[in-house]
Amino acid sequence: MTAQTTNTALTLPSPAKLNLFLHINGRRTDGYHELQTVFQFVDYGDTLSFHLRSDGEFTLSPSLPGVADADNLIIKAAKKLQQATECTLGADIKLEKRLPMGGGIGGGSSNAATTLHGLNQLWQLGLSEAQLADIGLSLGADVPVFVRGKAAYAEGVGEKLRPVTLPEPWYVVLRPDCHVSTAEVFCDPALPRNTKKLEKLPEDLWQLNNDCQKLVCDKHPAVEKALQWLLEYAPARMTGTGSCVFAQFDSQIQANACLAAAADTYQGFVAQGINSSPLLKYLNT
Ligand SMILES: C[C@@](CO)(OP(=O)(O)O)[C@H](O)COP(=O)(O)OP(=O)(O)OC[C@H]1O[C@@H](n2ccc(N)nc2=O)[C@H](O)[C@@H]1O
Ligand SMILES: Nc1ncnc2c1ncn2[C@@H]1O[C@H](COP(=O)(O)OP(=O)(O)O)[C@@H](O)[C@H]1O
Repeated sequence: MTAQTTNTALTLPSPAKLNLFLHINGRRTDGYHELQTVFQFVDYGDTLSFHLRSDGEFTLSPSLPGVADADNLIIKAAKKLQQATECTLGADIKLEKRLPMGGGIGGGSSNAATTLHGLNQLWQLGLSEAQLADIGLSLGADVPVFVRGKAAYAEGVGEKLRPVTLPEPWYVVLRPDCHVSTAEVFCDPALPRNTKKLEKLPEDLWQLNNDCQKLVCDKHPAVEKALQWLLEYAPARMTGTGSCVFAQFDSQIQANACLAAAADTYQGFVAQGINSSPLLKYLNT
């Protein structure tokens, strides 16, 4: 991922995340779920470029298929920040989309976080990371971890974050040919919602589960099939509410060999797990 900065333009990375495990511990009265998860970033993602406008307007190019610009988390984040700070500036925003959408790898949330950081810098607002994370949370439960940019043990709805230092292995991430809606998974009566809260993270996160995985696999055979395919190679699991599944490898060579074998059947990518988001590297903080 490359990035560049001038006073009127800025290019920043927008990485994906994986949920190394995901426990659902209960449901709050507002319908949101209490969860425990570990987020790790991968060195693969989208790129966003921001060009300053003085008229307070926003453009996004290209638009995402099936997502009206007004519903795009990039534009929503830009408008939220503009309103919160009463800023009169705007931006032309370019998006290079590489991340599959709706796959549980957080592309939309990551785009929102990169937009908050990018415009904070371009407009010289001087908001703190904590202020940006607060604005981010109003856009989605996953946005704060991308704003903070540190691999984290998360609780609450995903916003109570404790940085963790994890091994940085290689992953193969496969995108089964189906769409899984996060809201639908959380509305399903069959979702297990009472996993006992962990007091302490175990050393080996593969001992833990993704509580959404069985439900999603039962409803979407394509997810089950991709998972079983990966399990022939390495420990594998679903990320978030799916549909993407990932397997862990010690080396890039092993991961590439697995992806090459998958290429006829699945779309996917190889990436390294990283504890610090590439976004942080390019910010003047
Ligand atoms: C559960 C995770 C794990 O990473 O799933 P993925 O989206 O990554 O698959 C995320 O926290 C999702 O975060 P995000 O995708 O930002 O969720 P939001 O837009 O805030 O919420 C989407 C819908 O999911 C449900 N939701 C989300 C988070 C949560 N802790 N409890 C919930 O019940 C709500 O019903 C909400 O309507
Ligand atoms: N910039 C964006 N990138 C991806 N999806 C977006 C974006 N803005 C809005 N969306 C909407 O959010 C949904 C979830 O997107 P995404 O964050 O990629 O998945 P997930 O939450 O499963 O990780 C998409 O299906 C799409 O309708």
